[in-house]
Amino acid sequence: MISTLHYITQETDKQTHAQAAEAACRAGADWVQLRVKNKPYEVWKALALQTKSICRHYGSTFILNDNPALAAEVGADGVHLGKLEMAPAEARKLLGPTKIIGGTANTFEDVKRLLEQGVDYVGLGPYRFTTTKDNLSPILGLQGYTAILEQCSAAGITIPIVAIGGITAADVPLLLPTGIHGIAVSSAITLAANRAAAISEIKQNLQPLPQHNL
Ligand SMILES: Cc1ncc(COP(=O)(O)OP(=O)(O)O)c(N)n1
Ligand SMILES: Cc1nc(C(=O)O)sc1CCOP(=O)(O)O
Ligand SMILES: [Mg+2]
Repeated sequence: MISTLHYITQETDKQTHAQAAEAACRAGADWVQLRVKNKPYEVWKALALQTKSICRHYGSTFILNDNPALAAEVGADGVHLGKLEMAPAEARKLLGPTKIIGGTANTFEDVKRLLEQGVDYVGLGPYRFTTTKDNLSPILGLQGYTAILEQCSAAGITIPIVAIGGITAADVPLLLPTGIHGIAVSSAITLAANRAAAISEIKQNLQPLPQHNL
């Protein structure tokens, strides 16, 4: 089951990736993606092992960004792959059928390609400008999500799509009606004064709208 809220770790001057993961799990995150950049392999591996044990303690899913071989080595629940990383079909051979594989999309063509490659979910972004990631793809905005999700619906594509990029709780009521499965968030949780309140507000806004009998 793919969570509707993916927490993406972020290092700050106050906390490591693993500490950020622990704080997010304690605050209610049931899915953590460890997103480490520009660290030596041994540091990356140590953070992955720490984050895995934190996720196991809280019963959260542990996804490693970028590195399928390290995901296999540390026993992560899955891996998230962008266009610059190993192709998902290749990662599937390495990780086997039960591990979760996610892929990044910016267009409908990306979504179709990822589907053919056997991913379990798609991260579609960016929604808006964010400083969390360098070299952003073109910003999609609400119009972009609406158009791409409409194309998916017309093509019978039902793979879970999570929106990503500068997303806050206030964006969720606008994004949900486009047909997204959920959202992936880093700053709005990592930098929140109260992470539990931030996660609770996001989860509340992710509840499906009540059906009205007309
Ligand atoms: C859920 C989710 N969606 C998209 C991304 C971005 O992955 P990628 O394009 O490989 O960029 P980096 O995160 O590696 O900088 C993601 N990590 N998670
Ligand atoms: C990791 C990532 N990928 C993106 C994409 O568009 O593919 S945007 C992004 C950053 C998400 O962090 P924040 O919630 O702080 O903006
Ligand atoms: Mg990547």
